[in-house]
Amino acid sequence: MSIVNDAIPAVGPDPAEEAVTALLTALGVDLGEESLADTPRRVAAAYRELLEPHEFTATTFPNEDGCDELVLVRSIPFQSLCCHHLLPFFGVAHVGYVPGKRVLGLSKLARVVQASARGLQIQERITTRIADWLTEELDPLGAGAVVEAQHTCMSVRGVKAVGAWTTTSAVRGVLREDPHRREEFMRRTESGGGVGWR
Ligand SMILES: Nc1nc2c(ncn2[C@@H]2O[C@H](COP(=O)(O)OP(=O)(O)OP(=O)(O)O)[C@@H](O)[C@H]2O)c(=O)[nH]1
Ligand SMILES: [Zn+2]
Repeated sequence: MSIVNDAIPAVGPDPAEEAVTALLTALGVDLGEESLADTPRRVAAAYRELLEPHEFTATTFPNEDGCDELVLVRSIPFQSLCCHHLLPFFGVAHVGYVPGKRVLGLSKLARVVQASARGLQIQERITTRIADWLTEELDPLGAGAVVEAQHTCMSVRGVKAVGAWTTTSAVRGVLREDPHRREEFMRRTESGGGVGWR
């Protein structure tokens, strides 16, 4: 008679944890040290957290007051992982739109930044995703994002350009087509080359 209960899945070793052990061992790290005993579990958990999707619902309201000026949230912090080195990059996003028929709950401008930054990324894709999401969800007159980031793959290794900031932008609708609106958006999102924590 079998004593195995088929309804309860066997809990085996975590493949991600095993892979971290294999990677560190291949790199010559001695995991026998007491302080490293739990490191594979922590590393696997940290990457799971960074790769987990950020789900949210886009709460919108009718634009009852007929607002047709730029709505902008500045300095939204984000963290991401570069798809080339799996090293973090982080910074701030400035996100805005010119409402059409509906306005968006303000916190959702920060949530779309979090959602767009998750996964293995390049900065340009995060920026484009934010502008495209706003355009698709809201059908606004215009939408745009400016992202400023520091890439640790450029600072702690390789070229070691400590303190270098990368700025990317994506604009849609009137923020792209109307030179005055575009200029206003760029001016209001400008932070002077990465001193942008304001
Ligand atoms: N366009 C873009 N490039 C990125 C981003 N993050 C990292 N990179 C770059 O991706 C490139 C990968 O190039 P490779 O030459 O294959 O990598 P590597 O040999 O490690 O290059 P170095 O970093 O120059 O040592 C590097 O130039 C990185 O700086 C990003 O968000 N956008
Ligand atoms: Zn990188």
